[in-house]
Amino acid sequence: MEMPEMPDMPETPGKVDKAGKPAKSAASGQREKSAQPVQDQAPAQVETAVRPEQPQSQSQGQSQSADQKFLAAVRREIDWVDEEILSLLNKRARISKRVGRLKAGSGDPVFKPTREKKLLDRLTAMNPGPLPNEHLRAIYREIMSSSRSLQRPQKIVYLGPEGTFSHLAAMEYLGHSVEYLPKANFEAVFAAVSRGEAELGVIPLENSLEGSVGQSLDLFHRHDVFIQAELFCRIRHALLSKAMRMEDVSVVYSHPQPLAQCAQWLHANLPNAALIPLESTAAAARTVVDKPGAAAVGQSRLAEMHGLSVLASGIEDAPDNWTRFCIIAASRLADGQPDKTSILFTTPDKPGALAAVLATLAEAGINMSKLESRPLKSEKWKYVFFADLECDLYAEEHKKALALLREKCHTLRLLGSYPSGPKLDLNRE
Ligand SMILES: C=C(O[C@@H]1C=C(C(=O)O)C=C[C@H]1O)C(=O)O
Repeated sequence: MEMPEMPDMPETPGKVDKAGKPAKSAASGQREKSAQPVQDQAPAQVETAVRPEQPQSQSQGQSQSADQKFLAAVRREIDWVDEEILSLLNKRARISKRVGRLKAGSGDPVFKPTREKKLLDRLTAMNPGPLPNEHLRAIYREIMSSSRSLQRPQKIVYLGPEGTFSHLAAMEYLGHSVEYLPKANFEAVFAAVSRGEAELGVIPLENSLEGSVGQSLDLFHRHDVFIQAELFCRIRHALLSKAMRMEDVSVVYSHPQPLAQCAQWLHANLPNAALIPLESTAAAARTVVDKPGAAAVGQSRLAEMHGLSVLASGIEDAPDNWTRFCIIAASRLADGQPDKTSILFTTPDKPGALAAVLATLAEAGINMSKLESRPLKSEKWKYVFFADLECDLYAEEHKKALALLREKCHTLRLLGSYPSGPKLDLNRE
């Protein structure tokens, strides 16, 4: 077994001056051998460079060339900053690989969503701007994506084909440096994760307008997988087609959920079009590629992927339309301080059985943010409950409550604790 290396001492936070530049360049001393520096030293007057005043007597040509010189100086400044960033990114990557070797030695998983959330919260809290926090988070999601895959190549499964909301949500949250594998249905996503074919899977759990995705909840009952993270995505729909005008559209394809979410708009704008359900929005986009009189309802990025035009966008009937996705894995997250736990339970068949479970939670001061009953497929008119609790039910402080819950429930399965998820907008270009 490889001995874990200790982190280098110099890889500690460097001092920065008021302008945010390293007091003693952290980057210049540690440049990657392959990187060709544009300049070794910061250009004079970096960031504080002031545009020179143009004397009244200068001709237009002269002032243009002064502008050009100034622009060139500002660009040199950007080049220098990029070199610093490159060097620091590589420094971070080296440290992360070291973390990866330590994890491999201890069998620790690579993905640590509580650590990632803490890191993003810490950086956004100390961000002086003008970089907006939303940009900072997006940049860091990609940095962490690269970091995870440097530690160990990661496979993520989702309901395909490419371009489904699950795929876009996964890329938004887990970044572009991991490998994504499409699966034909939710069952295959769960199976790939529980068999260890993929490290993580992404599945939709519920929509703010249409409610729970029953199939996803049911699959938790049949597969031994755990929720490690969640995310909320704003869902907007567009009408995509090879046709250039709405008048030429006589049939609309999509998944039943988007067709339902856009029903009023479709009725008002395409009253005579036939609405045809397909297995996904991405499959609908693929279908209309060689059907000039057809359109698909889906995310506008599907237009670029399939060479379609966007005939209309924002066509969902209620604009505040969100879907909650979760990241599933074969083991539970045992790290940090997750703030939510999902459970599946059945109750004994007697009066007050469900009330006793709820009372146990209430007495332990645990807030329940969701409770849903699903038919227990093995026995008709029997139900299994899916609940979200706002606590880490595995924590020592809830040991007594957990023991009591086990007593009150007929069966109880903990589906994992995880950090409460971010709200992401899939429509960022
Ligand atoms: C670096 C680590 O591994 C992963 C990558 C992270 C990062 O790049 O900051 C953070 C958490 C993990 O998902 C870690 O566990 O600290």
